[in-house]
Amino acid sequence: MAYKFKDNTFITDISQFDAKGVGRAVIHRENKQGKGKKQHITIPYTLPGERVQATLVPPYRKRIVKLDDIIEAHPERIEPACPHFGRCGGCSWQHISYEAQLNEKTLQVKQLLEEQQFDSSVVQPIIVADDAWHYRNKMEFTFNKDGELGLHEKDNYRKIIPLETCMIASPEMVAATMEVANWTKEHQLSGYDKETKDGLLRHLMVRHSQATGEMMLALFATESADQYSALSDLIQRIKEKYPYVKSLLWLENRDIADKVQAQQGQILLGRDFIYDELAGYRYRLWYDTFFQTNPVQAEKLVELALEMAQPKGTEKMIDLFCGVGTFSLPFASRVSQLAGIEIVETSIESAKRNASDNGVHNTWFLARDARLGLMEVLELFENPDLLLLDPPRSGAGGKVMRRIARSKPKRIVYVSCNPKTFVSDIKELIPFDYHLETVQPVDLFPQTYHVECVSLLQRETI
Ligand SMILES: C[S@@+](CC[C@H](N)C(=O)[O-])C[C@H]1O[C@@H](n2cnc3c(N)ncnc32)[C@H](O)[C@@H]1O
Repeated sequence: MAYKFKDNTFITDISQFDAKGVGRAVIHRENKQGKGKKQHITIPYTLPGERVQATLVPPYRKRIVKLDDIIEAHPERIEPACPHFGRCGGCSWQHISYEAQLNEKTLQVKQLLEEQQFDSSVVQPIIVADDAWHYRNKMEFTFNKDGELGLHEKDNYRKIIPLETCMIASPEMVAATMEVANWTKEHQLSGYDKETKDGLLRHLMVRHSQATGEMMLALFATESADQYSALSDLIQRIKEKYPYVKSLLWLENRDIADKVQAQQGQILLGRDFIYDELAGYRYRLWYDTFFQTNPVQAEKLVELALEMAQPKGTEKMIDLFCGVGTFSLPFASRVSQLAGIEIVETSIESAKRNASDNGVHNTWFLARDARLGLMEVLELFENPDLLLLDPPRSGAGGKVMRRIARSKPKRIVYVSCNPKTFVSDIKELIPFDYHLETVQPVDLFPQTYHVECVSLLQRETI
């Protein structure tokens, strides 16, 4: 139901979530000629079933809406725990009880499958996170031009909110981050100004392995460390108070692009990597290594994938979009041969090193685009028995999915971080006689709308 409104302020009912977990509504506006016009809008921090007052803010063509008041609240609405909620760009579901977040994620997967005529009864109840807070093992904070360390403001990439806490990072990560923030302030070091391109400090990356306890602190700056005597104070403070920091890095980024990247750097303390563990395997993580950001839950993904694939030790297997080998290594010891394909060369280098560090010798890793890599591996393997794919949010795409289908693996395990692209990808398999056996949602990212799924597809004919 929609209401007529006076000026740009209106009262409306939220009908559903959009794909990013933001409440949707329909309003009626009048154009200059007094003609009624229906408009679809989204209102941040609202839930389906709520009645709210909101205001359209200029520029109106962008349909940006500010929530003024909640007239009828959803029973599962709760007080957000973090002081940065609403301003910080992360954790946009903190106002929803954890129970309701879980229900909503399962529902979202079921609805997307039903929309494409899949049987949604194959969707299992979501696997809950062991800890709905403090789960992230990596955070990237940004310095503002005054040298304050913080997080990007929601919808305003140029504005940095000075950090008080971060409730999805570990307390150790927050403590070490605050130490760096205080050190910067005390030594009056400048932050990088994105407008004038002046200033020293750009980003702080923090990685923390809960399995090994090791932490990395990487400072990204526009100049070399040599001329900054303040660094000896930082090194001393970290040594004394944070013995678990095994890697303190100074990385130079002189590029105009405001990415967390470096052209060169130096080790201030310890080594240039930290150790992490996942599913019984040890990984070396450099500052630029992609690694699952919630390893406790990611371990469950690996267990599920193994359970669904049921390897017997004789299979030829492909791990498509393999990254540093998170799935490849646990699978390799349970199949005959495994080929991993991944586009990022440094990840493939890591995957090779991780395999040899862990005594895994039946893997072959290839740095290629998925489609080309598949062609190469298929020449060698002919038909693989097993294929696992874990593509980025954009999915694998029709061409890759059809190529997979034509290679006829008996079982396909699809690990997905985006149910929308997952559904459109698996639709491609149906004409090739594949059947969707089971879909297991897993909560990897509590307090956000994101949902991960591990699914099994089986070929009906031999
Ligand atoms: C969701 S991650 C999964 C990584 C790995 N399975 C893991 O668990 O660590 C997706 C991976 O796909 C890789 N990727 C993205 N586009 C690709 C492409 N066109 N071809 C091959 N790999 C690609 C990314 O670099 C990334 O490592």
